[in-house]
Amino acid sequence: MTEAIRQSLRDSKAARWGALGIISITMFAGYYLTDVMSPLKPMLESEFGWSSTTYGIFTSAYGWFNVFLLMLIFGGIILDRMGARFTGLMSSGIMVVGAAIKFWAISNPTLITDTTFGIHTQVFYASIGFAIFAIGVEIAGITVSKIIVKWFKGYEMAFAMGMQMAVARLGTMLALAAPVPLAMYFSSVHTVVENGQLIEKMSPSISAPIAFALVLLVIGFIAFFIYMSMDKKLELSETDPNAEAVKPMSMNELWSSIFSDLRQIIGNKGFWLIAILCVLFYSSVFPFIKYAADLMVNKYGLSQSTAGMIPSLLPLGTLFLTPIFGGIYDKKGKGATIMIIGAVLILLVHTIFSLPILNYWYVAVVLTIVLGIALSLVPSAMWPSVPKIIPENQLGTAFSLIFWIQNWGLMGVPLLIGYVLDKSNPEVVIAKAAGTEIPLYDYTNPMMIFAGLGALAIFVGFLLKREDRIKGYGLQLPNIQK
Ligand SMILES: N[C@@H](Cc1c[nH]cn1)C(=O)NCC(=O)O
Repeated sequence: MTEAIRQSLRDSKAARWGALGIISITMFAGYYLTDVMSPLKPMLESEFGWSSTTYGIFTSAYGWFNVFLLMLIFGGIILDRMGARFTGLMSSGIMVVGAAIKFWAISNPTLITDTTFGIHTQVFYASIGFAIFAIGVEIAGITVSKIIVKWFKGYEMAFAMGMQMAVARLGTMLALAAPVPLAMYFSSVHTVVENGQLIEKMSPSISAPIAFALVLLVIGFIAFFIYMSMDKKLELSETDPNAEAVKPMSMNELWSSIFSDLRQIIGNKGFWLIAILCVLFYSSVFPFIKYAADLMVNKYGLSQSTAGMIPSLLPLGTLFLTPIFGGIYDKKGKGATIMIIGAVLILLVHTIFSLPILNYWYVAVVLTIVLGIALSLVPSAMWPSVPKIIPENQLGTAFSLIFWIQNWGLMGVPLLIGYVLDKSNPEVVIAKAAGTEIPLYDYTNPMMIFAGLGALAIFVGFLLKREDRIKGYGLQLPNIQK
């Protein structure tokens, strides 16, 4: 069979989009669990007595194992050596285990009164579960990116990445809109003592939205099994029957190839600029999502039950826009410019959020929609740009290093915001301790931190554009090869 007439399974549009559809289910479930606690922040405070700092600790757990135990980097190395089938199955299994631990902690009221390592035992175990889950969802993220490159290189790659992200963002949207109604629907009546009297109180079921996440994650795990058979078929269709079998590596060769990959990647300036832009940009969006519902209650006067609705508009816009911007990048190029425009929008939105004026819900709606545009622009150009800077056989490692750097921000920024929120609002902390009526949080300082991250992202975006001009990565060029 000659090179010219050999057909790969990826040449079939139905096959590559079918594969994408299946792996998107896994990511949808993962993104739902990632943000499911955001709209529940006020409930966690009123039902379990969490503070903003406690919530910040729990949220920062996302990065604990990925950052300190280097789990993400190991994930990338495993992906480049063991392949997408093994790594995808492993990561979706880890997601299920982490979510199960988190569910157990949140649904176990006996944990509320104790402390472990100086923190609330419930928070401790919920955080451990979330940290384990985060290993899975992050490694699944890089696996899916590499799978898309494998199926779509030379085709509509940015559009495909945008479509996968759109489905994942549906998970984020559901996570912002559904938890409070779900928790209220599964409310139950408890007898509690208040002011020396026994009273019956309706308590929302905070664990119900997490149970739902667990079901979704098990479905995602099963979906990955289905993908595995497609991946096998793809490889078979691309295997040259006349090619010699690849000799397995010795342990020494394996380690030296890992270190040589790492050396080449971290010696690449373009890699660093993308990674820094990534941590700055995502730290001003994902940690913001964790506080967005609470911001709506405290700044815009929304009720707890409706507060998640406005933030859920953020991923809604991205569903359509990420594939559209990805399509523009595929056909017209301008990847670096697209990322800079996204960073400018971040700065604009967070600056307006930080102003102690314009506290009208419709202003929050407009700002959230603009933030959604930014969250469409940057990822649609950022992820398809990585294969232009890094060769395919090092992509798993490169994506994992970028996500590892990003995870420092996803871990540190929510913790910082929770701390700054408590420090800037001592009257709230005092009222909670005294059991008196809790005043509203002032979100000015946290929002200025998010705006500052946006400003830095613009600067790094320009540096990346300059580096692209010097090195000729082709970030401003179209992805589709005519
Ligand atoms: N590393 C992930 C982080 C994340 C947060 N929520 C779910 N995943 C990431 O950056 N993914 C790319 C994206 O744009 O969602």
